[in-house]
Amino acid sequence: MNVLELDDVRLGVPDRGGDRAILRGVSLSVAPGEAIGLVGESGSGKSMTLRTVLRTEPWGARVTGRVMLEGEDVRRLGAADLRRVRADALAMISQDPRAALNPLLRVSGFLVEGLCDARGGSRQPAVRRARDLLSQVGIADVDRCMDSYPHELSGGMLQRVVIAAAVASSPRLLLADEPTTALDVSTQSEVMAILDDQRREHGMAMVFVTHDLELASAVCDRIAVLYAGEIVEIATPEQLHSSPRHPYTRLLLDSRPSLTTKAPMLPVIPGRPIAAYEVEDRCAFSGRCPWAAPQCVDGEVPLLHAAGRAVRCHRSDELAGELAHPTATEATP
Ligand SMILES: Nc1ncnc2c1ncn2[C@@H]1O[C@H](COP(=O)(O)OP(=O)(O)OP(=O)(O)O)[C@@H](O)[C@H]1O
Repeated sequence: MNVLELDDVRLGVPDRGGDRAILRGVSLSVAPGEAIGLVGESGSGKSMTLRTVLRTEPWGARVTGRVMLEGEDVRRLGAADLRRVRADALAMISQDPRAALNPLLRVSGFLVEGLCDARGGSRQPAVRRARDLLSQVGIADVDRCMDSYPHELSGGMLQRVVIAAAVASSPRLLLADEPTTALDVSTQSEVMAILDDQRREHGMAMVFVTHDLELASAVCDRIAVLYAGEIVEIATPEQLHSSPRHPYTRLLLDSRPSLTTKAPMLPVIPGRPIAAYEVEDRCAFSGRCPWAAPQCVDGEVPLLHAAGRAVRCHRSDELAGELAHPTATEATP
């Protein structure tokens, strides 16, 4: 059984008497222990997808579709069951570790309180377990860390504490929303390595939100590309890099700066990203797509999701067959 299955998840927020679309039918499955990367431009709906799993979407949002976590539809759970699922099956790591910790509690208080809440039992074993978790995430001076308040620790140390707290209850699914974005580059790679290590050691599945396609390729088994509130392509990193199916993915890959060749100008995808609510009857990417044709109607975009219930961009075969594809400048509509 999959740990997580999203089936045609749509989310709209109230706007002037109607609904403003944010997610337009997201379908995704995550197998036990599998890591899925969720990439896409700002505003494409990556975080909102995670929020439908946690049930922390904005107040008044209307969500349809199914969000199955270990066979239970989290959208239908009552308060007590939702608390149980959040404590037991799920963990979340966000961009800003400071937001996850109580500034008035020392690290020991934060971890021990969480462990006692989740597992019950007395304080002493929880303290031992907290110390153990901190050394597992590479904290050298465990005593000092346990005694510190959040403001006394660096962002990298704090993110390690958050990872320790996240794995403490051995959840089956980790939702990681840009967990290293707020850190400097060398700390980023240390924290990412620890997260990846811990995930593998505890056999957790992960949905990893990032803007960084290379990072997603390094740590994920599959990558889902989101555009305007919809997954346009899901593939393994190898497939994605060697034969991207969706024009957006292809242009995204073409836009990466090269470390070895100096380009006079960085390639860009022409036009601007559109929001989910702006999508009309045409394919959401057609306004920016150099291969767009009149028949690119909405609903015919490629969806290669695990369930196999898929259509794919009818342009993709032609795309794959093209010897030379337009550069970003040639592509300007
Ligand atoms: N509380 C809210 N109420 C209404 N709309 C919201 C709210 N939070 C986010 N949105 C809108 O939902 C859309 C998707 O937001 P989301 O945060 O999921 O994007 P994202 O892909 O995670 O972007 P980023 O990479 O910048 O974090 C955006 O258009 C955003 O403006």
